[in-house]
Amino acid sequence: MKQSIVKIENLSHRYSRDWAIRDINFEIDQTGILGMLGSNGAGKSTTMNILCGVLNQTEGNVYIDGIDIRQQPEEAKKLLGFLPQNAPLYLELTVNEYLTYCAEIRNIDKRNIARAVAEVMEKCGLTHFANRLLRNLSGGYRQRVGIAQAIIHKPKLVVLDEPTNGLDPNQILEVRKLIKEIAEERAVIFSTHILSEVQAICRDIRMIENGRMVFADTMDAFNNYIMPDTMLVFMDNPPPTEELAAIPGITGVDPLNDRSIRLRFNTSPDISKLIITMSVQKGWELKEITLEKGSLDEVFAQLSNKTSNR
Ligand SMILES: Nc1ncnc2c1ncn2[C@@H]1O[C@H](COP(=O)(O)OP(=O)(O)OP(=O)(O)O)[C@@H](O)[C@H]1O
Repeated sequence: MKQSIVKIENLSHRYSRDWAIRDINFEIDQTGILGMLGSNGAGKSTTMNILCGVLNQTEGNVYIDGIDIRQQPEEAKKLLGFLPQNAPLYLELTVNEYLTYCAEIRNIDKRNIARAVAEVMEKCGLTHFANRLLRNLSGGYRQRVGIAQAIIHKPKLVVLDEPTNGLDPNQILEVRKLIKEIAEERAVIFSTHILSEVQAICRDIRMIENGRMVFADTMDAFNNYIMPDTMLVFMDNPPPTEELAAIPGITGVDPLNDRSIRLRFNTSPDISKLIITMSVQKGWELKEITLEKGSLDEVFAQLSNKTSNR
């Protein structure tokens, strides 16, 4: 089996008195996108900054492709590219000048710099803007430049902290497409507090809350986890509660008022189709049916409880 590109063991950090992260463990495959999800202040940036060698951890170990980042920071950093939350762009430089500068500080051989810059501009769709000042680029293109600087030295691991923050919907789609392409040949860690971002492009998910890892699995497993298990129905002529409770798969019936009822179920959400059919057959006059997916806050709360109960 190939060695993991990232291995984090019992990672904990405190800035002063309180722990910002506590006992984080995970490993990452050599390619693909891992989503790091957590609400504001959960501990994502702390974890990323330690992972990228910007911050020294209080406890625990981080290995990049088997290299301990604390023991051999220079070697480990050669293998990774980082786009921090606020990318350090020099707005008075052109795209070409800025990426050339980034190539130099990444110690790319002088003879290869022009080619590396041309290649990365091509990959990130920046060639047309080579001579444009960064200050005159849109937010989406600035973000592309931020991503370009993170991959110019062809690292095995790219860490992107909230890369789609502040972009409009079209720009978000374009940046997502670029990230997917980048992840075909390397590992990408994508940090965000927006669940739908992770659902859109990540194969695996790690969820941090209050400094602790509360979920670590595939995106498919996560989607199953947050599958809805209640629906809200609105009927002009609802049947007696017992009749609804007798439907196979319905595990609870909570009338909210004369016409609104919350139904709990333990089968697939497709049970809503059965309710619609029955309503037509039996004249319940169903007007509205809504599956109630847990909000991210609820999912966090549920997962946190699960973890602390373990
Ligand atoms: N330099 C610092 N000094 C003291 N405490 C800090 C510092 N940076 C972060 N913290 C605290 O550590 C905890 C984790 O913060 P962190 O920035 O890692 O979270 P985050 O998940 O990245 O949130 P956000 O998305 O808002 O950046 C928070 O309680 C935060 O207040």
